[in-house]
Amino acid sequence: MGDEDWDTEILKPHIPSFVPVFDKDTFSSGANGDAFNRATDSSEISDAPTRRDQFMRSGFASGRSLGNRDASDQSSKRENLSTMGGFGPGKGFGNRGFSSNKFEEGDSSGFWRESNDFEDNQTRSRGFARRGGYQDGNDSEASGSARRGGRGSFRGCRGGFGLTHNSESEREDGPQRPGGFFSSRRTGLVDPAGNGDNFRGRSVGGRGGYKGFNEEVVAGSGRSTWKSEAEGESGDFQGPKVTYIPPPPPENEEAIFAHYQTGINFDKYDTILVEVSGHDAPPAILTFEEADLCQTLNNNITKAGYTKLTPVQKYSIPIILAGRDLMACAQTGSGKTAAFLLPILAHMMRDGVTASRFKDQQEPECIIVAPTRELINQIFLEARKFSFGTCIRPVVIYGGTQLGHSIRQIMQGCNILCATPGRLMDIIGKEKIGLRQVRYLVLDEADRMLDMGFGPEMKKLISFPGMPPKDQRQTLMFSATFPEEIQRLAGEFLKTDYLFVAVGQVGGACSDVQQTVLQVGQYSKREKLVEILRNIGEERTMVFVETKKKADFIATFLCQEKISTTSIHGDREQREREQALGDFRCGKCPVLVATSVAARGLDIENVQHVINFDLPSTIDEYVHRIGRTGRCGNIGKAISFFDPEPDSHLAQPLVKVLSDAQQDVPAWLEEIAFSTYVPGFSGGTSRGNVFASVDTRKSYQGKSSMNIVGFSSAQAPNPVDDESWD
Ligand SMILES: Nc1ncnc2c1ncn2[C@@H]1O[C@H](COP(=O)(O)OP(=O)(O)OP(=O)(O)O)[C@@H](O)[C@H]1O
Repeated sequence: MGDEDWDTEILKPHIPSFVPVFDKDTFSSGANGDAFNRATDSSEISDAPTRRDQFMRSGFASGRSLGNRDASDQSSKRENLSTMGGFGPGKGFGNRGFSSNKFEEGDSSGFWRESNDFEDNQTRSRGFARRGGYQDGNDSEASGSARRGGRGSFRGCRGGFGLTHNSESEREDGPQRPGGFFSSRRTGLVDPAGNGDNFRGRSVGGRGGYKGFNEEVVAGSGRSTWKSEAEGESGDFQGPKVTYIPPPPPENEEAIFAHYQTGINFDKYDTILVEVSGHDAPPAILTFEEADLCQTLNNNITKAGYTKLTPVQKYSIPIILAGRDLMACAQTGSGKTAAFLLPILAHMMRDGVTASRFKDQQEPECIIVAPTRELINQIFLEARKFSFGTCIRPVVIYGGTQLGHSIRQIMQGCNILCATPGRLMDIIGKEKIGLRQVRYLVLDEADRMLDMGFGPEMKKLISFPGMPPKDQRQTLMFSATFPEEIQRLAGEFLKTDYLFVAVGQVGGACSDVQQTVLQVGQYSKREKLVEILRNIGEERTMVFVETKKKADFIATFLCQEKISTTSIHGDREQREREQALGDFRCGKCPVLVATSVAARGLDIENVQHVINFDLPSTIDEYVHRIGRTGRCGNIGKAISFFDPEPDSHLAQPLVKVLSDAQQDVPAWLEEIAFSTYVPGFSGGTSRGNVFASVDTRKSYQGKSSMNIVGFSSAQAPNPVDDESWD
């Protein structure tokens, strides 16, 4: 559900929405008579066979015959979770979270009812903001600075979410902030209640917000909302300065090389089909020894616990070592980070790259960009691990931290610069780094880095004075998803003879994740969530929601239900984000409620469950989210709440993702997919987010101009030159 809907749901005089919906249809898997009956509606019957034929031919059906299906039977198979429990009358969060004049006790569904018929957007924003944050009762009193900041973080369970902007869905870090511009700025208003607080938007610290277990809330987020971080932190924007300095990374060897075990399915990677397309691809390697890396790198690989290459590593390492540009697509958690770091480090070692602090301007040989702060930090830690004992110095810089700190880190010597786009452009603009020596440009989560959010920033980067043109640098792109239109955009960054490696189905979900889709109406979601979490117990679980305010709200709600929960989203200060992640990683808070800011790349040990409380708007995002579990051969489980109203556009791609990953497809989901079937659909959503099954160049180039080879990664043959595309 988009943020817009969420606001509407809460704030508009929309009485029917508040009628408790407790019949079985709303939250059972497959029992939704509505969805099923739609297809048997007389008007649908006439064209049903044709459409069904098309649907089946399109490959989206899971293999069962729609005609023979017994919906209730199918649903009961999938529905093994009790619908008992949860909370009844009087336990509605609304009563506690919104007890002042705007909200009243919810109905028996636990949802809240609106008491005012109308309120303009500003008032709405303020209404949330002034309630400020929830602080768990175990926490010490919020700091004075928090209160000074007007964020309203106070002790007790008044709860709720203090975000001041509305109609803004969660976006990730970086330059797409314009989405929050107006909503945030207008909140620089005085509290009508006369308490003297300034109701400030995210950009000036007016976040309010939930305070998780033992989390410290500090004043002055200083995160620029409406400009890029670069602008915000370079002085144009008169918000509070960002003072957060992240803790230094661990120094001791044991911590640097700490890793989790590969799972029982690690060896199954060998059976995955790999396609390499493009001319003259070097042969894959089967072992680390074949990569012929230097001794220090080999030692580090051993200390990291790597004994065997994953498929994406088998193919990418020789390609990068051969100096070729690469676009690589492989399932989540399958080792893409090492696939680019190891060969880059090998080249740098070969070239005798060493860091020097005696320079006015640092000139990194490698720049790695990723869409979120936590992800780039994780990549940095991997780079630090593999470069251990060498003279190569990786540095990480990202928004939400003190700019001076980033500059100091760089000035101590920088060979591999790991950066989020906003901070990178800021530092480049300040001439703290020069781009002349860049030999490797890596876009991790490349489809995200090239989409409308970050694409313009990336274009600026490659056209920045001093940046070597594409034929004088190596450009490497990695992701688990590569929509066709993004592949086309990527051409601008890559040499024309780049190679494309596809491990398994491009855009496919990791097959080690057991996926379950439950049909749950919006008013039943919280109850279902609590029920599932109680069954799960202490196992680490990520709960994804669609908006920042909902993340706060659900985290608060779960804390009230005595489920240790923390949250991460773009409106939390960086310090809080890192603490939340730390608490989740170490198991102190086994539940992390997150927006899509945590959907990509994060590699957290032992995440056994992902719950999509809200489904994302695109199927690619779904694939990334559920990929937080089931990593590196381990098994994971993903449960998604499918609410037919906002999610029907996802039915088709969801059926495809499920069936491609050999998962059960609920009958009701097939039915919805069938009833919303779009002829010619190739696996994406109606919003233009389309799976690519292969390298998209095949659509544009003649058979003879491109080579492709498909094989299982264990065989690893040399690419066959005259293999045709089709
Ligand atoms: N060859 C290997 N042997 C053992 N462990 C490995 C190997 N390669 C990677 N790993 C580990 O697997 C985990 C997942 O790797 P990584 O984060 O690089 O996956 P990814 O493909 O980038 O995932 P995502 O698509 O979610 O970003 C990491 O903990 C990493 O250290």
